[in-house]
Amino acid sequence: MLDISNLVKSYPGEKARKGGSQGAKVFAVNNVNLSVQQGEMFTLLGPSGCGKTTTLRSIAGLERPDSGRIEVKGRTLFAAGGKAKPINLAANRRGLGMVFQSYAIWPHMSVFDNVAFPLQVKPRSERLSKADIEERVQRVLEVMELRQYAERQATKLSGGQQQRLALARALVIEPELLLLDEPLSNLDAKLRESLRYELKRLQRDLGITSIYVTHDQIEALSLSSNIAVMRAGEVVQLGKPRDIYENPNSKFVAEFIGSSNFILGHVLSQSGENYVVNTTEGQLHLAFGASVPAGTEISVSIRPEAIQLCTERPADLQNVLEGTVGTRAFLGDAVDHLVNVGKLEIRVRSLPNLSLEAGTKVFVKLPADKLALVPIG
Ligand SMILES: Nc1ncnc2c1ncn2[C@@H]1O[C@H](COP(=O)(O)OP(=O)(O)OP(=O)(O)O)[C@@H](O)[C@H]1O
Repeated sequence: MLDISNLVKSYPGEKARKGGSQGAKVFAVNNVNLSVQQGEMFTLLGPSGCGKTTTLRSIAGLERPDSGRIEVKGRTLFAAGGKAKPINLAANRRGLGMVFQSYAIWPHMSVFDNVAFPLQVKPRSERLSKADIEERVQRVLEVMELRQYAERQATKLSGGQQQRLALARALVIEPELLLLDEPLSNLDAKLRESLRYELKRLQRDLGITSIYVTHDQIEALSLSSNIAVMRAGEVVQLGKPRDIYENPNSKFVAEFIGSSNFILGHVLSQSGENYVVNTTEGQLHLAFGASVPAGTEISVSIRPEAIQLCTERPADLQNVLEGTVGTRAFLGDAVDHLVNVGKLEIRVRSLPNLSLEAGTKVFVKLPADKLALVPIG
């Protein structure tokens, strides 16, 4: 549905911006390739400054990329040119809906007028009749559960309602693609969670294709059909939320999405998907999809909630490490224990019915199918 190829967007370096000679350019987006299918909720996830917003603004037509190509349903929105004539469709001709972090609703207008406005300013040839506009606006207000507020001034809505209004205004033009830039980040935690579910429901019911920008991993994991993790202008991993969570391809991804334990070692042997890794704390057996040759220095990673914590020595001692509880933290729906194993500190997340005092001798079991191999560094 959306195809982005070799997208590059740079900004002049600091010196050049201050009027000096050209400093090193900042590559906000550095050769990004993405393909989004019809009906997907596709998320760009990454830390501040990784280029998510610049990618989204390039799709929207609010930034002019240096090079690359952007197509929606085979329609070229941007093409840098080369031998052919460059194409750069104006933002208002791209037929895209956009919702930003700041709701950007029109304060002096009623809820109804806010939603009707994008239809009223369409070019004359595409404009709907007054009755059709009325009908379309009411339908969108209904979906966003705002119908009862239609005549109210937009600023007299709560934060969550204002954000729903911003969504209604983006949806009313029935966009081919909906671009969402951190639309929930201004809301408090509770509202954010409820709107997250609402967005998911809406996206599924209406079958809208959306690109969602966020630095919030929970939002990304819970909402997305696919996630592109970005770092320094590049996509470093792309996949389904569960795949990325369970098989991060780098320490950066493992640490950015949730927390992980890392144990240094080198690959002792490999037989198909079965590995034996010699680590600082003894041998670990694991199953891993990608091929890593024997001898490679590597980190074994495991999520805190994938580890089993036992006070009795398990019968099967494969992948069992012995340690002592250092610290515990009650998190409401879970308890974290930091367990000292040799020189390592291993974080284990358990259900709240397991709560062990500091100093307790424990065994940590690392299930072979929950261990992943990630490059060092
Ligand atoms: N107009 C600009 N002029 C110069 N540099 C810019 C400009 N806009 C963005 N950048 C730089 O490009 C890089 C990517 O910025 P971008 O806003 O795309 O990141 P982001 O991942 O969306 O971050 P955030 O989550 O903080 O919004 C950053 O280093 C940023 O400082």
